[in-house]
Amino acid sequence: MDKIIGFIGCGNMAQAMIGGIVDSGLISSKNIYVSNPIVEQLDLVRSKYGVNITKDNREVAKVSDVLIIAVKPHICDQVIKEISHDLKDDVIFTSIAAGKTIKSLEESLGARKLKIIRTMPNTPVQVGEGMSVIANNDLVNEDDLKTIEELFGSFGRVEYLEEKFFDGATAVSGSSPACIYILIEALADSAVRAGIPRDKAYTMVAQTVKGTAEMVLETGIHPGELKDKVCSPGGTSIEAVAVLEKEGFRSAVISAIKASAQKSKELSENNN
Ligand SMILES: NC(=O)C1=CN([C@@H]2O[C@H](COP(=O)(O)OP(=O)(O)OC[C@H]3O[C@@H](n4cnc5c(N)ncnc54)[C@H](OP(=O)(O)O)[C@@H]3O)[C@@H](O)[C@H]2O)C=CC1
Ligand SMILES: O=C(O)[C@@H]1CCC=N1
Repeated sequence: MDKIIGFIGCGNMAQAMIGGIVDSGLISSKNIYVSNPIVEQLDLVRSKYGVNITKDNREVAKVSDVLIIAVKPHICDQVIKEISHDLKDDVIFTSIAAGKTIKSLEESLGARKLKIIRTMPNTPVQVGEGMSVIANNDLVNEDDLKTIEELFGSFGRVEYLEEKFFDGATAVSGSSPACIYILIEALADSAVRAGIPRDKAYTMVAQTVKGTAEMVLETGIHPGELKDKVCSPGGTSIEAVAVLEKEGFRSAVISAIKASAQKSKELSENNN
């Protein structure tokens, strides 16, 4: 792709996205620009991926065809005001900030009427297996959507979703990797308890989680039916299922995601 991609903020999520984009080969690292106040993070992405770095957000804003705001939600407004006059007229202005609505981004941009993409990716973008949900304002055209789809598609799957669903999407695909890692840790601890060496435990568990997810994506079979196929009558799996149901596993997951979506809603109310 022959576009300049800029990142404002070089934290966990920007680093994951830069890694995903560069590894995919879609964009040359010399076409990626990143700004951040702390130079250590910048040095890290330059040495790892060969991207252009600067402490000056405005420098990134001036050159970017797609500008990605990757700072914490409460900092967005001040950063947008700082760079708004430097942005190109036809920039695709993209935010990954949780809870930051398109309307509030438009307000922060003031007189600048720009194409806006609101997206919620997740950290697995770093290994090309991300999930990004996307919404846009009316100024975004078909070609822009193709650009965004290609960019975000370079490191995982892309789904367009009406913006009213973003609190749920933020919880389900943005935040839920944290829950899956806890599940992986718990399964690995159980393997260690059963005497399996820890390094082998992580491999066994992670591959099992990956394969299980692939089964859902590739077969399209309902997860309940796939679960039934694992549980031999009177066998080992149904014993595990019975304990999870008794301990309220489903209910705990549903409550966790509800709390996460609620927090996204609160961020919207406080930062917009
Ligand atoms: N982590 C995740 O899984 C996901 C995060 N997001 C969203 O991505 C955004 C970033 O999150 P995350 O990467 O986790 O957070 P981080 O804190 O890791 O990254 C934010 C980065 O922004 C930098 N920063 C702070 N102030 C400025 C400024 N004025 N100008 C430029 N850069 C600045 C920070 O530097 P310093 O450390 O020096 O303050 C830091 O490097 C958030 O809005 C979050 O909602 C979205 C999807 C998933
Ligand atoms: O925890 C957070 O707020 C960010 C947004 C989604 C994932 N991480």
